[in-house]
Amino acid sequence: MFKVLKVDHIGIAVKDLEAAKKFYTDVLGMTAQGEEVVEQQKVKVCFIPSGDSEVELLESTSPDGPIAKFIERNGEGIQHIALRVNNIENALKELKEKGIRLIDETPRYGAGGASIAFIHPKATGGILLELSERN
Ligand SMILES: C[C@H](C(=O)O)C(=O)SCCNC(=O)CCNC(=O)[C@H](O)C(C)(C)COP(=O)(O)OP(=O)(O)OC[C@H]1O[C@@H](n2cnc3c(N)ncnc32)[C@H](O)[C@@H]1OP(=O)(O)O
Ligand SMILES: [Co+2]
Repeated sequence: MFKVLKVDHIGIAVKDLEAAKKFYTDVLGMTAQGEEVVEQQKVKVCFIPSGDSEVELLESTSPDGPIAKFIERNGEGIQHIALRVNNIENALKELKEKGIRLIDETPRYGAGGASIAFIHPKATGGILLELSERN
């Protein structure tokens, strides 16, 4: 069994992380946390907490990364929504048994040491959904 606990973060694809961050900090008065490069995802991320959830700004570190491709195709904007789950292994096992189209059948490294996995947008009604388990 698994349980979706909350919206963990909203992933926003940006061309320039520093510039985008300024809107949330200088204009909205939010506090940005440190940046982290997640090699496997070819991305540099910055989390900006907002209550129980976070904004995640994502800048591509490579022209062939998923964020670069998304921006090329759609421009900057919301690229994914992450749901916090209590047990990502069980979640993936159950979704697979239900025939849900998964991008990741096993969890991968996520920012801040989370275990993450993506569900294909075709299976969710058009949203790239990230499942995230944080210890
Ligand atoms: C590390 C950090 C963390 O939180 O820890 C992260 O979040 S990393 C976040 C960055 N990493 C990721 O996003 C990894 C998972 N993403 C992926 O594997 C890929 O981006 C993908 C499979 C969703 C799409 O790959 P792609 O662009 O090559 O595929 P296509 O361009 O052919 O798109 C296939 C179909 O999905 C749609 N599509 C593509 N991307 C998205 C999206 N972000 N949201 C909703 N729909 C989408 C396209 O419009 C197309 O629909 P149609 O056929 O109707 O035109
Ligand atoms: Co994310």
